[in-house]
Amino acid sequence: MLKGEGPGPLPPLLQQYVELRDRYPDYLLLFQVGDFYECFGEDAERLARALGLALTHKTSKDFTTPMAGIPIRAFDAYAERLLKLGFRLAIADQVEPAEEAEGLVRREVTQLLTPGTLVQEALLPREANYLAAIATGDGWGLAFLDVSTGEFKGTLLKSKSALYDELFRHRPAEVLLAPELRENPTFLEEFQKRFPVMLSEAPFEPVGEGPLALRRAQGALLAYARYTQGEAFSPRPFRPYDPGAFMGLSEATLRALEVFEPLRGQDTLFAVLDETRTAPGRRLLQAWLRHPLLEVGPIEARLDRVEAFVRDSALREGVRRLLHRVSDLERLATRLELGRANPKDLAALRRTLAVLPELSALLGEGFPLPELGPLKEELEAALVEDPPLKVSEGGVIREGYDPELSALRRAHEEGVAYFLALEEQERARTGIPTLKVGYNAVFGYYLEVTRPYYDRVPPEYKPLQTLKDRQRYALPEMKEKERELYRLEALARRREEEVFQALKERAKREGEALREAARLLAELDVYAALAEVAVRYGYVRPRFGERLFIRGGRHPVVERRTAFVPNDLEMDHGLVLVTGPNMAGKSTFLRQTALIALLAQMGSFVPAEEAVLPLFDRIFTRIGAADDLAGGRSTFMVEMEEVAQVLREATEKSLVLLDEVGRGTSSLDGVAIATAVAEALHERRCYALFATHYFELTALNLPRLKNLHVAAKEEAGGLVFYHQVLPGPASKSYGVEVAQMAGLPREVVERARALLQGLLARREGALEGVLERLLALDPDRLTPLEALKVLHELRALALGLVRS
Ligand SMILES: Nc1ncnc2c1ncn2[C@@H]1O[C@H](COP(=O)(O)OP(=O)(O)OP(=O)(O)O)[C@@H](O)[C@H]1O
Repeated sequence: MLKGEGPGPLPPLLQQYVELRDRYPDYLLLFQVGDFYECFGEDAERLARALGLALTHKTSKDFTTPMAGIPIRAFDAYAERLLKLGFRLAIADQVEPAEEAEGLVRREVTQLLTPGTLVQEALLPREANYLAAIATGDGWGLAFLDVSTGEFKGTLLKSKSALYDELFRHRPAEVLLAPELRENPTFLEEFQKRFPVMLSEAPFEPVGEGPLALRRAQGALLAYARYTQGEAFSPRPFRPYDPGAFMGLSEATLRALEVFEPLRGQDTLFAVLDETRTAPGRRLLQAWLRHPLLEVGPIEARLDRVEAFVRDSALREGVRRLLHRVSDLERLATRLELGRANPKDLAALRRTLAVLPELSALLGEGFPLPELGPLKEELEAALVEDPPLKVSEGGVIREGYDPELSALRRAHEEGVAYFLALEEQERARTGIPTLKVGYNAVFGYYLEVTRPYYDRVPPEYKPLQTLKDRQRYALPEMKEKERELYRLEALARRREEEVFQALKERAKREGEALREAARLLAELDVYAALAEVAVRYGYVRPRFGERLFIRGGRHPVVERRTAFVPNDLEMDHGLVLVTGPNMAGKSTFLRQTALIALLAQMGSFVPAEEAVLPLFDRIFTRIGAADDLAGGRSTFMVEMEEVAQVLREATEKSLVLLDEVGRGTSSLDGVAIATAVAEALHERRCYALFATHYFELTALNLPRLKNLHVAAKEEAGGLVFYHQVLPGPASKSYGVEVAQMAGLPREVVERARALLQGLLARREGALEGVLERLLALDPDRLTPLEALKVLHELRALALGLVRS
């Protein structure tokens, strides 16, 4: 049914619309009518509301319905907005020229667009664009497909938290949930809070090999991709991967370290590193950041490449300049495989292939790129300099490339020449000096005579049209010539399409080599970018060893916006306690250590004067108040869950950052928890950095514990921060001073200072009481009963001490 009014049946155009629309119930059907994509009825109202468009009405003799549309030339911009707003789009195009149609123009759905299955360059983000599928069974099966590049991979995860971490690393644009998850309201609610992405449906029929949950996820991705891209769609071979083969980075860690997303609108690590010049390079850099390596061999191999570019500035600059001219071969290869490449794509391919030999010449034998010379030459011979977007516009194939096309074009030109000559010829023959040959869409070619010469019109002129002061005529042979011209035009267009099709096939045959070239170009781009960053900001090549040693380490992001004080850190398996006033730079120090480790293991130089690092299997972080208000857990609850995970899963090779654990509860519970956690971490023999305000911790007597503090000094004007990390614990917490600097009212600061002094005095008094009582004892003379009594007494004193 279509919303509308009127007694009559639906007019044929609307019937065709409803038929197509009903085939895609989850999609918004955009229906081509000439230069517009239109919606009718309820969908017109939705479209108008979503985009703020004017709603009009389509009215025929006895039926009227709401109508709204978008101009086709502005399609990309509108489509992007609609996809962001959560629409899936079905595009129904006119599939025959209106002139050739008998009756209603034929229309078909030529494209289905959803956020996770895009291949249209204009609509895609420059990042990888993943569609994900999740199924359960013998674990959590998680598979990813990037339709735009054909990348297809997946893994089986043991826990839901591992699933969330892996999803967060990839940030899919659209997710397919298996029925058992989709129909579980608790899961669904939790999932949508964490990942507010489009959820779509697909059959979860298992395909491929491996665990059932993973096969089902794979099957769903394939089914959905084939539904949206056509049955011919086939991705790259499925690649099972093991997240355990890479450094573990949880969602909390990626967030806390601001790798991809800033916490408070500042820059990210990725933004600092992204000196890539191509989209595939950018995607690869992201993939490396998401998946730092665990083995020294491959890491050193990457570092060697980066170093070569660091050492040779001319090479680096030359390569980066050439990369500017390279287009996104990876996505281009996919569009070729899907048969969706347009003339501009092939021109971009030609330009990119022309760069390859230049790059090879620069790089020498160390970095062999595929040749692809013959394809380049073919494209150069076949394509005009700047082809239009669509073959149907004509003028894509270079003159002289295809003899048949040339012959058709020649014949067409002759036909046109006949009409050009006709004017002269007929003027001479009839003696009408103002006679003209004209053309319009209704009558085609005509001869036009103005009123003063009507009497000279010869009898064989067939009248077509009478205007105020002129008449239009045709000669019988003109109609024949005209039909011939149309025929030649259609033939030439068809031939041009055939030639273009063959050219695409030719390019498609090189698919594998193109993908190989794409992969190498992306790597080259990343190496050159990392080298550029290293040179620009003064990074060094890291080395790997058991003991951690960083001299002059810096925070790569913070140093971009402030004059930064470099700091050293030396540690082994064990616990480093970092104390110091608020704002001194404890968090920054912790984070920079993790960022340096992450950079090193992805194969990058690091912001330091010297760095020797263990190979970490995982970075755990418990930093800052990452309140989970949406998830309904309190700050303290989130904190404790994260700490629990660290204690469960940290190994001797893990780097653990804990920032002020225990803060979210009463100070007594807080100290107790922090102490117990510190002891347990120490026991794990991981590499743990623990920033805290609890001085009690600095007195812990543990063999592998080391105290550091961030220096600050009280001066007349207030507290001065040096941001310098020094050995030993801090002497004082300066909480009240920082509060004062933050602008707390003077009377409140004074009151706090007085209270603090009182508390300290009481604490000292109580301590003295305990000591006195203890020293006065002679344990050898106490009866068991007396001893018990003294114990109770001491405990009461001690309780007073902790509570003060
Ligand atoms: N090494 C450094 N050189 C220069 N500025 C720094 C340095 N370290 C930190 N800062 C600056 O000092 C400010 C406070 O740093 P940070 O948040 O690390 O302090 P903190 O000790 O963890 O504070 P709190 O205990 O309140 O969380 C930051 O804004 C940062 O820009």
